[in-house]
Amino acid sequence: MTSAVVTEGLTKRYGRRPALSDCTLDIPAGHVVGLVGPNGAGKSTLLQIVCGLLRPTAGRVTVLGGDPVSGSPRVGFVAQDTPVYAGFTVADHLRLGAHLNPAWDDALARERVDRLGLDPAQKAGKLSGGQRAQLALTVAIAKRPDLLLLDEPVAALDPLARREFLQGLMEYVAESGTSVVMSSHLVADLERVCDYLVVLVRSRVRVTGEVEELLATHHRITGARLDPATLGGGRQVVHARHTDVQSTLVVRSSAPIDDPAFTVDGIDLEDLVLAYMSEAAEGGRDRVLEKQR
Ligand SMILES: Nc1ncnc2c1ncn2[C@@H]1O[C@H](COP(=O)(O)OP(=O)(O)OP(=O)(O)O)[C@@H](O)[C@H]1O
Repeated sequence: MTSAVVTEGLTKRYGRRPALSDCTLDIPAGHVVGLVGPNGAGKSTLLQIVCGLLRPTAGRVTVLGGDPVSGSPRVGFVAQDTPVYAGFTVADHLRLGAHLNPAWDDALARERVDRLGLDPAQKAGKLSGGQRAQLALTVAIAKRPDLLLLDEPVAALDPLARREFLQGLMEYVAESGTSVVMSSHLVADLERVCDYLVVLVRSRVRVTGEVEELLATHHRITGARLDPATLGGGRQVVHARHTDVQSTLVVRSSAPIDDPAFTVDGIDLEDLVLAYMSEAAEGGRDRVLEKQR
């Protein structure tokens, strides 16, 4: 299977402070990838390196089989602050997109603008935050990119607009086969659309893989209080919580856990992500993941 993004020992430092540390990933093409982690984990840094806006301090990165290229027509990028040209109208943005991108799909762009109810004559600086995000996404997908990078694309959207945005994204991906890497704190949203997950915590990759496989191999086990180090059996303890008499562990194990000493339950994506992030959250320095339900 071809890869959309491959990194090897990718590292980015600002002075002595690491933003990404020794990040090794192989993200297969054709997936919708959720990039999750606490504030400051390195998600934007990774996306900016992949789209060629930032150069790494060390390590290697390959994007669609080559070096990252800033402004590549093959890569659509919507940055966290959904930059638009405030003095340009919506129609100007489409004209600019058409001018800069050889594979520009003008019919797709116009149809989206129409469906979203954006006035082509409206200056982008007068749009709401959510409308700006929709315009930025429209420009990114009308490029017909092979890889779409979205940095918290739904953060500014109301719940209905968020749902419509994700629905539109899924329809576009199903029709185009574009690979997508999307960062978000809203894991319930990611659960609806992503089939591949990357969790970054404090500049490092904590876990990565296909969502289905991750959910099948992570379990919550509850039983009499125990020392997680004694669990054994090839089971990796991701997170442990104890009362005086009881332990609740999130463990990774490819073999089924068939032990009468424990109650074993499956976990959802949000619980899985929180288990990997909990060390950071318990440190009290990071915003606790927003729970949407
Ligand atoms: N231009 C910069 N100069 C110095 N430090 C930076 C710069 N950009 C990012 N950092 C630092 O790099 C680390 C990673 O930041 P990054 O923006 O990649 O995190 P993030 O996971 O996207 O966070 P968030 O969820 O808050 O958007 C943070 O510690 C941040 O302070």
